[in-house]
Amino acid sequence: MSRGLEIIETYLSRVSGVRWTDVVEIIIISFLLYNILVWIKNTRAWSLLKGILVIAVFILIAAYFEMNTILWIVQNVFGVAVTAVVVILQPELRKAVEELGRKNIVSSILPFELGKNLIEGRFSDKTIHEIARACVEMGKVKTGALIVVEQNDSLTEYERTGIDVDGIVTSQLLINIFEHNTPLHDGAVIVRGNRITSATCYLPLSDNMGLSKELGTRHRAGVGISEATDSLTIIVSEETGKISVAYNGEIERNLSGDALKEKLRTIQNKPEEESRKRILWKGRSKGEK
Ligand SMILES: Nc1ncnc2c1ncn2[C@@H]1O[C@H](COP(=O)(O)OP(=O)(O)OP(=O)(O)O)[C@@H](O)[C@H]1O
Repeated sequence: MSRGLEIIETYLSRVSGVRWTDVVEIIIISFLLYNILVWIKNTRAWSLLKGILVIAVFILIAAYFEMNTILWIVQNVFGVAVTAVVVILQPELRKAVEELGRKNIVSSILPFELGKNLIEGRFSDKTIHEIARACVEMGKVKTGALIVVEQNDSLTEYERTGIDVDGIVTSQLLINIFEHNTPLHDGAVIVRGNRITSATCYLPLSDNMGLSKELGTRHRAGVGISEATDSLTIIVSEETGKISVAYNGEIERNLSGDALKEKLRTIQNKPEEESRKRILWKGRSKGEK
């Protein structure tokens, strides 16, 4: 191993004087920078960053035209401004640090955990079963429901409009949330993986003129979020009890429980039987060691 590193280092230093630790450093910094940018994009920091860029352009113009009073003010305000940014973003920063603490980075790197995730796909069969069961039950008694299932596009900005739930998806929990005249029944529930992350979320309404006039705001909100993101949304009508699914800006109406399960399976991203076996085998042989 060390011989290999020596060879790489000699080669790199011969080429440009770069050590292998410099390469590792670049990789670490790129990783951190990427994660910070993703965090900025998913939080209020994004609008703040755009605001800061506008101010920066204004300061550059002031510097170019030597507007000394403005530059003097900027110089004196800079320290306060940094503190103000930290104060403004305090909830987001706190959440980010808490998430870092909650995430088991080591276990996500371990092949066993990776295998578990791949076997289950984006969410488990149990989650599919629970969602379908809840929707069928709610349909029978005409309880309106709006459930958004996250895929690759983050739903964090919509989550923020609701109330944190963070509970495992079960039909009982879903039915309870959408029960009439309860504090969480209004708005949408967001599902990430096997967990309900939040309830009472506000979704963007679709302005698609082609949607049937008999569809109200619940259905329009379901279609709206499917236009804005790659999520799949399930809508149970309070009027008719019928189940609909919105995906890719289109709505499919009057689905049975089985048809709904099939729709959810298409976004589950479960590996083929062959790779399943390979993962299971890998996990077992690791355990046997
Ligand atoms: N933008 C939105 N984001 C999330 N939920 C919404 C939004 N707009 C409406 N809703 C939900 O839809 C409910 C109103 O549904 P409305 O009767 O207007 O729709 P609908 O499509 O006719 O559905 P239903 O067939 O159930 O009556 C609200 O009480 C609220 O829970």
